[in-house]
Amino acid sequence: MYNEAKEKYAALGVDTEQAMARLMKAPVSLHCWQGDDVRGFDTDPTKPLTGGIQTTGNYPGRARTPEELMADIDMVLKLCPGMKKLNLHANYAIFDDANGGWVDRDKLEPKHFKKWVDFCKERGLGCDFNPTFFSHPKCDPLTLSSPNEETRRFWIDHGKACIRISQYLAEELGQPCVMNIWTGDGFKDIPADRMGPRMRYKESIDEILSEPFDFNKVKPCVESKVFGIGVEAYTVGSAEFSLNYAAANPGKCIPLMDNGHYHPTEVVSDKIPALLVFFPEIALHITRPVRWDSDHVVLFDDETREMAKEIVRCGGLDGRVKMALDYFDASVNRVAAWTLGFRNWQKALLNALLTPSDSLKADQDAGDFTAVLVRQDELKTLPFGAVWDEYCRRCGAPLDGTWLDTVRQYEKEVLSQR
Ligand SMILES: C[C@H](O)[C@H](O)[C@@H](O)C(=O)CO
Ligand SMILES: [Mn+2]
Repeated sequence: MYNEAKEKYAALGVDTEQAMARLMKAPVSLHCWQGDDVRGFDTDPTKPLTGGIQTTGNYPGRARTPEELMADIDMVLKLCPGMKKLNLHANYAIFDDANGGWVDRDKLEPKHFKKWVDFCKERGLGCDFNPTFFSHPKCDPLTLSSPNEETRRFWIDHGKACIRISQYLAEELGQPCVMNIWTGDGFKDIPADRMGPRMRYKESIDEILSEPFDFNKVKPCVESKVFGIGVEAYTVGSAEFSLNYAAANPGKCIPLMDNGHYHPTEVVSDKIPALLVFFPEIALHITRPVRWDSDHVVLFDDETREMAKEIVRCGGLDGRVKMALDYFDASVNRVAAWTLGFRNWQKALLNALLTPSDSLKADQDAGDFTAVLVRQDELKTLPFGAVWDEYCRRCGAPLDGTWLDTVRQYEKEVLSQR
C-alpha cells in the first residue's frame, strides 16, 4: 500500500521519502502537564487551578508524583512517532533532601530540575520551560502586573530564576530552551485602568529579561490571550501587547501564539505567515479550542492541518517555528489524550509535507483559482494513511488502531492502581 501511495504522490511531484525524513528531524515539545491536570509538585495538589485556566473531568489515574509522571511520559514517548522535546513548567520542580527540600518559586534553582535533566538525557530529549505564574498563594490575583510591589517582586524573581533554569536546561541538553511567559493577569469586569497594569507588566518582563542569558540557548516568549475564566473583561497580556512586546525586543523575546487564545472566528493558520514576515522566529501552542480556550485534545481537523501547512510552506520547520502542544483533558484516559494529540500533530505535519505546495502556489500566482480550489480539495482523498503507517513503522511507533490496547493494558496494570 505504501508503494502505491508513493507513486500517487510522486505523480504530483511529492517525494514521500523526503517528507518522512524531514518530519523525523522536526522537534515537537510534549507538555508535561497533560499527565496531572496542570497541578505540579510544588503546592498543595488538591488546590484548584487558577489563572483563568481549568481542567474538567475526574478520570482516574492522574500522576501524583514525579515518578508517576515520568512513567506516563515514557509510555507516551513509546506510542508516538517523531522527534520530541519535553516541555516543563516551573511547578514541576522536584524537591528532596539531597537538594535541600522545598523552596518557593522565587528561589528555584537549576538543581530542582536535575532529575528532569537526567530523564531527558537518558532519552535524548531537549527541554522547554515555563515559569508558573498561577495556582499559587502569591497571585493577588495579579502577578507581574500587580500594583503591589511585593507581589510583583516575587514574580519577577520567579521569572529571573526561570531564565537561569532555562539556560541550564539548554546547556545540559545541548538544545535551545524555549521559555514561555504566560500569566492569567486580568479582570473579571470592566477595568478603571487598562494601561497601568500593562505598563507594570512590560516593566516586569523587561526586568526578567535583564537577567543575563544567551539568546542562542534560551528563547524567551510572551504568550497572549484574549480572556480566561474569571478574567472575562480584560487580559493584561493581550495579543497587541504581546506582539508589540516581542517586536520591540528583537534578539531577546519572540511571540507565542496559542490557537485557543483568540476569538473563535480567528485562525492562527492565517497569523503564522503574517508573523513570519516580521519575526525570524515564532512559537506556537497547539491546542483545540471548543467555543472557548477549552484545551481539548488536538485532532486531525481542518484548522490543525491548515496550521501545519502554513508552517511547512513558510519554511517554519527549519527552526523558525517552535512547536509545542498545550492541552489538558481530565475527562478521559490522560495517556490516551496525550498520545492522540501528539500523533495528530505529527499527522498534520506529514500531511503538510505531502502537499504539492510549489505547484499550488504557481497556480495561485498564475491566477488559476479554479485549479487551486479543485486540486487542494482533491488532495483530501489521496492515500495519506498508507504513508502515515509507513512513517510510524519507520519510527518504531505503533500504527493507528493498535496503540489504544497498549494504553488500556497500562491503565489496567498501572493507572488504575493509583
Ligand atoms: C499551562 C500553560 O502554561 C497554559 O496552558 C498556557 O500556555 C495557556 O495557554 C493558558 O491558557
Ligand atoms: Mn498556551
